[in-house]
Amino acid sequence: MTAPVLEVAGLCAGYGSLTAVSGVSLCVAPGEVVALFGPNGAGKTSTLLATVGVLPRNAGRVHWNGVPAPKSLHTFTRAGLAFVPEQRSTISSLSVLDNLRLGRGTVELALEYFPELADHLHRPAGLLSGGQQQILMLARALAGRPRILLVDELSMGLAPLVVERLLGVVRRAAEEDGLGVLLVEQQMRRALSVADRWYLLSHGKVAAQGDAHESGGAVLEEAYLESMGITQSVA
Ligand SMILES: Nc1ncnc2c1ncn2[C@@H]1O[C@H](COP(=O)(O)OP(=O)(O)OP(=O)(O)O)[C@@H](O)[C@H]1O
Repeated sequence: MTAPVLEVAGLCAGYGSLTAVSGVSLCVAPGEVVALFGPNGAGKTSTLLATVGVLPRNAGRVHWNGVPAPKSLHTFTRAGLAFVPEQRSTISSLSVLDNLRLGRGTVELALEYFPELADHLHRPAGLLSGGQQQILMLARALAGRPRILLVDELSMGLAPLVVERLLGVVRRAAEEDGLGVLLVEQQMRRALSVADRWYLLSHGKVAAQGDAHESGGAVLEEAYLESMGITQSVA
């Protein structure tokens, strides 16, 4: 197996006395799309935040290309990380063009990934629809040619076709540029269609993991229901 671009081992993090992430270990290889699933409150967002250095780690380690990852988001981003958080982080008063210019890559490359943004370059980002803003965020992230992309709930509130388009571009970037992707996603079937592997989080721990192409998602669905205390009746 190719050496991982991202390796998280025994990660623990939380908020005051609340433990949200409890010994999570996972890895992502170059060119691999890895999905992180789990019920609400399972610790998915907290795992991403602690991995990128936004949420302090109480224990565990994060390695990047075989060496300890930078501890702050800013330095990690300069080293080759792109993080697209759950909340849309466009600067709404700036134009789409200026939002793209704030990124680490060129506007031209951003438009190669998402040509549809060309029609909106001079509009304030705040006037874009939710889907268009997600496209802008992803375009800006990918244009920086990151080595690893962490994305939190890309599909939140978006039309199915937009979600497919976004996930399709992420898959292409993994295949063509060797980008490693860790994707938090509630839409399991859509995410499985572009993922190579998955992890299931439950109560801050990895409850199961598997190959995205195996068993059409049945193993994941069963583990997911089990993590919520629901057992499927056998017909
Ligand atoms: N800022 C915060 N302060 C205190 N507790 C928090 C904070 N953010 C999250 N938590 C708690 O940490 C736990 C994990 O939350 P987290 O957002 O990581 O879960 P999640 O799997 O991403 O959930 P969802 O799918 O609903 O977004 C939950 O119990 C949540 O209530």
